Amino acid sequence: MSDILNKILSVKAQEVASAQAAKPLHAIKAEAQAQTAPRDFVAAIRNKIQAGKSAVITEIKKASPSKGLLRENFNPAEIAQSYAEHGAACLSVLTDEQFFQGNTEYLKQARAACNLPVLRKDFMIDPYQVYEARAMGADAILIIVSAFQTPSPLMGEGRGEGAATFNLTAMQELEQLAHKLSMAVLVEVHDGLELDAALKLTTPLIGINNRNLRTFETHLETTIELLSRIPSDRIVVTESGIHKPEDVALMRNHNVHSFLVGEVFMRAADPGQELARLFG
Ligand SMILES: O=P(O)(O)OC[C@@H](O)[C@@H](O)c1c[nH]c2ccccc12
Repeated sequence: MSDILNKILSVKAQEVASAQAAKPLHAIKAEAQAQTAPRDFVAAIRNKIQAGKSAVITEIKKASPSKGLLRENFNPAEIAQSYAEHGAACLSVLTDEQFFQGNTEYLKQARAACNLPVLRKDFMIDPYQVYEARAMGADAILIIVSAFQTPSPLMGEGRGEGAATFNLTAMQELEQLAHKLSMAVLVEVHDGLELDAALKLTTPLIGINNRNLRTFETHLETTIELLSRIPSDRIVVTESGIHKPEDVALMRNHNVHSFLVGEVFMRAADPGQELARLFG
């Protein structure tokens, strides 16, 4: 139970409880419904791909549990503008405070500074957070399948083939609510069992995280290995560990044209210029 993801999830459950105590569900619902219509996250990705380009979801992330502080001079509005100028398809903004030094305000600032659709990057476990996402202006949410693993009574901590099951009903509830609020859903997987569960959702956006959220080890082969199992009507988004033009070429040679990239951009003096350099 001591892996990083489990730690994050237990803190998250407490955060949701206290957020809901401070602002009840009916109040956050009203805020979500008062927002103007979301920007079309899926269309932004499709348009880039149809134009023969890479569709890059550029991330705004101040720190991470594995790497610590990534960027000293952290100005979300400036970063968002720079990404938009240099051809990003969408933004991803971390809102988790405890582990990623994210903030709701960062998402609002970034979104106000450009016209790109914005993903709320957080650990979604409860419908309350979906309303919260829309209330802060988000256009898309992330559903991380491994966060919905139900512990098998037959297994210890590890996970062998066939051992894991996932709370599909809970994932579907979040997806349906996001869609009801006109937001897109990026569903994230790291292995074949998670992929089987993800494919039971209806969203076209399948993220393959090259990083294991339990150990934080990152291997680009994770994407390549799962590709053949994904039907052609879904859009594969390769996530994490993309650092070099060769990494981009590897993915594009395997017909993967959508990317979620954070760290290399955060470490660059000008994140947008780094985007142009990496994908140019
Ligand atoms: O910084 P990187 O290695 O380019 O990765 C970006 C993104 O994929 C990563 O931040 C991420 C992917 N899935 C997540 C889930 C939670 C938090 C973070 C993530």
